[in-house]
Amino acid sequence: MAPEISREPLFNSRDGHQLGHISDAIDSVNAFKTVKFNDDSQFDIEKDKAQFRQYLNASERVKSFYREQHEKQTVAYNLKARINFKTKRKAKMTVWEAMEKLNTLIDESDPDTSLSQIEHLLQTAEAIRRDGKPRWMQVTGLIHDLGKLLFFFDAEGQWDVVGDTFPIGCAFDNRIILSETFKNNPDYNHPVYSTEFGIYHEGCGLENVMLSWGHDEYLYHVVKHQSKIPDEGLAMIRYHSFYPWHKEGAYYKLMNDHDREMLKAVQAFNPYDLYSKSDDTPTVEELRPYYMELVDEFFPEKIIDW
Ligand SMILES: O[C@H]1[C@H](O)[C@@H](O)[C@H](O)[C@@H](O)[C@H]1O
Ligand SMILES: [Fe+2]
Ligand SMILES: [Fe+2]
Repeated sequence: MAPEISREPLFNSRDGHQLGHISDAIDSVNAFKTVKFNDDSQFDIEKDKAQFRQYLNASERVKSFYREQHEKQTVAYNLKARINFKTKRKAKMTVWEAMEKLNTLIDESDPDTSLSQIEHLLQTAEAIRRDGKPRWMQVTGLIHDLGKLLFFFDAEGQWDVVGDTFPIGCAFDNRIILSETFKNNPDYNHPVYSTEFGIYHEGCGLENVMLSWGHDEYLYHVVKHQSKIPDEGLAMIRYHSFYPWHKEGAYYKLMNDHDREMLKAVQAFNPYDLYSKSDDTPTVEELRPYYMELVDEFFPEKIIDW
């Protein structure tokens, strides 16, 4: 059984575009699948939503990924990664070149797709576009995982690139997937980092919280000053892997008013990212012209500093 989805009031983005209910987004992704599979065999039914993100019976590859990530994401590592990011130039290339470069990465944390990254990006963007959502949201869908490029720069493995994110410097919430694997994290028993607010305080705002280092945070910093993507899109990028927050309702006490607004945007984005994974494999060459133009609209500089 799929979880109940709350019907929150309609949400308008800053430029007045309606993002709609989360449940509308899910319905629309599913409606498409039903039509698509209509003349296929009766066995080819859409993948049930409840079958996504099943970590307890995930493969050993996925489980050992999280074991390693939960042991190694510490305050000390986070600070080091942020300093590294600020002080090192990595590459200069266009968004499309970045998508092609990323294509060889197989994400070890993901139990739900075996498609390439470029295909996942196009599936996400296409689901958003099919739903008549604004162009800034389409471009956000297209690039949201491009931060995985980190893997080719100075990552220590996949554990500091992919997977869900969570705050560092305060107690690990048990709504984080496979949370029992935090026991081996050096911060787990730290006198400050193991407390509810840790190095933060109630209502401090998520922008002051160090989320585990990975593709979300990295891409957010890359596109913040180099694109015309609005705040809602930037939040979708920065927090899309923060499932304990946007899906499970953890860490709400750290939010400020701005975060409460952004939460709606992130939740509106999530179904397109997650459930489009069972859509048809997109044909990259056919879609390329449309998305190249879209990228140009939001990245006037064309060549991006990564
Ligand atoms: O395995 C996935 C994948 O790495 C996604 O890109 C990330 O956003 C998700 O949070 C994670 O669960
Ligand atoms: Fe992601
Ligand atoms: Fe994604």
